[in-house]
Amino acid sequence: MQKKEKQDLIKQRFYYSTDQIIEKPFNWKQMGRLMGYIKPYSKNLLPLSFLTVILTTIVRLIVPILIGVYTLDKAIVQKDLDLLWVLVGSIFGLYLVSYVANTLRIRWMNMLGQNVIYDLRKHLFTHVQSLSHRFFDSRSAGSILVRIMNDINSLQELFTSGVINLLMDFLLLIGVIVILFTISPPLALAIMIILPVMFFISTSLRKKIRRSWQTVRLKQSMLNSHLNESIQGIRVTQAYTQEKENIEFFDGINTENFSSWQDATQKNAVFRPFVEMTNAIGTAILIWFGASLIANESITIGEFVSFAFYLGMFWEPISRLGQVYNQLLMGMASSERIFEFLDEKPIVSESDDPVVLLDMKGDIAFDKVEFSYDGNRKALKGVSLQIASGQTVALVGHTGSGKTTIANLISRFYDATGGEVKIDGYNIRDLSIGSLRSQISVVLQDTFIFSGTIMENIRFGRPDAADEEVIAAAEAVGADEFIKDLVNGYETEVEERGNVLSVGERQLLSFARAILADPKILILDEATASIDTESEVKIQQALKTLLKGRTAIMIAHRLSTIREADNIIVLDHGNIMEQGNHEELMKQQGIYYELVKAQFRMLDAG
Ligand SMILES: Nc1ncnc2c1ncn2[C@@H]1O[C@H](COP(=O)(O)OP(=O)(O)OP(=O)(O)O)[C@@H](O)[C@H]1O
Repeated sequence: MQKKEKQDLIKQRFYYSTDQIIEKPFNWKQMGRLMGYIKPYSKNLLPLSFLTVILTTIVRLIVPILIGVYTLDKAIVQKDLDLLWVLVGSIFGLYLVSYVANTLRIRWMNMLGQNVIYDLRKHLFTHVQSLSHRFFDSRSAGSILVRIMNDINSLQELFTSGVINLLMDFLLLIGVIVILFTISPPLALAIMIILPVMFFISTSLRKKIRRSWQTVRLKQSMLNSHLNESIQGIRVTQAYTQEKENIEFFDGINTENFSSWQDATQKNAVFRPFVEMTNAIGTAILIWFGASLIANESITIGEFVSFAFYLGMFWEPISRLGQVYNQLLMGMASSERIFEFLDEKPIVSESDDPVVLLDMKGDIAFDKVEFSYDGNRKALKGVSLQIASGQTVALVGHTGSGKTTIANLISRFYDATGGEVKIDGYNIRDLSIGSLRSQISVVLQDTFIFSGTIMENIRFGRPDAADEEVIAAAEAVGADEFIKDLVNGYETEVEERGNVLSVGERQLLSFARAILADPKILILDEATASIDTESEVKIQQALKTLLKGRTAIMIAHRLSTIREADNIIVLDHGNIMEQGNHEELMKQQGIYYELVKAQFRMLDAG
């Protein structure tokens, strides 16, 4: 295979969707909303920063006049030593004020920016936590991470320097222009000839530079995505000996990243000399035209010197304004993405006057419940069922028949699209979500382990539980044995994806977590699927303890684990087909009977 074809094939395999839109046109409404985050600081940091900005600008505008017009023309030419000393003292004093104001300006501006970023990130994270499952169904963890980190970071510069520098540059520019025209209108007009050149630099060249930096960002985010996936999937990569392809692809984006950096830095390098060149042209005009003005006594030497100082200050804000403009456009794109998340409403929302069920009994009823994830395909088609408090009910059926969906509706991770789900006789929508979920525990097949110790992981659902209670919970489900064998026992550090624990051990840990939380309703979704037959005896024992005194819903493909259930509900394509206990369903010789027979045949063949 040709090298290029191979590269194309590899590229097709690794596809990363990145947020391609990096800049957006300026939008006042969005800017206003963004500025709303500055509001809490409008009584302290904001006015203080403004004050220092105004102070430093005023000092910068006064000093050249003192040096040129007063020191040169008055004190030196007229040999007025007293005035000279006053001037030296004043200039020194002004510089001192400027030094202090500048130090404070940088400190306060940074504090303001950091505070705004802190608030924005906190707001976004808090909001994302409240969003419903549907939001997470349609987005990768990576893309959410990018918004909370990268997009907010890209606003950081805008807030820490951009917005306030904008004011400073604006003030400076207006001040300088007014002074230049006051000192000598013809000289000021002559200098303004360079403005179009300057304008060209700040728009066209800056645009090119901005585009190159955007490419750099894009390449970097691809590199990040690939790195993330490579490390997470390293075991599969090695198992399928795909390391070479992986390295080749990495090499490809790494090279692209390198070239984009090179391109951006080269373009950036052109910018400065360009500014300096226009500066030089400006100075040439100043000397040539200024000298003739001095000769015909239109201006004094002091005025000429002051003019030269102000001219130096003229280019600086112009070139920086272009930079702030770039920051603004990038900030628009980032803030649009941030606001898109913030505007996302939790689909499952608290009722206006929620009923707080403090002591739930655990009666569950479904009345002609319909549900669709995508508004199109129905996952449940009019399901009606009753589960009495303390009963153990098993949900059985082929893959995709709707078992997990029933569990999702009981926890109110989604709302039914038709019919009613009731807990203890209340419509689930009228209950406070907090009181509902705090009395339901869900144990999944893939137990999520948070980074921390085993002790902390078991304690997750009840952070105030004492160590003894945690240990008692672990003992009750038979997890104690393996935990004690670990190097640091209950204090062993574990991490998601870190493989300190086997799948079965993780499962036992999640049982301990559930029993400690002491829920009224327990949902076990394929919780025993990854446990070997030998451990299953132990797990059955653990389950007995776990299920005592609670309403339990067990979802299991392995039918041996649910024989003892009070009621077995057989689902197919979102409909209830059969229900009854094991003996009753076996007698019926329907779907359940066929499923049991099929599993026996598999076991025999195995
Ligand atoms: N988040 C989702 N978004 C869209 N469709 C979904 C989602 N989750 C499940 N579905 C669809 O809803 C239907 C029922 O899924 P459900 O997870 O309830 O099945 P299940 O019986 O639990 O299957 P399994 O035994 O494989 O876990 C399936 O057709 C599935 O493709």
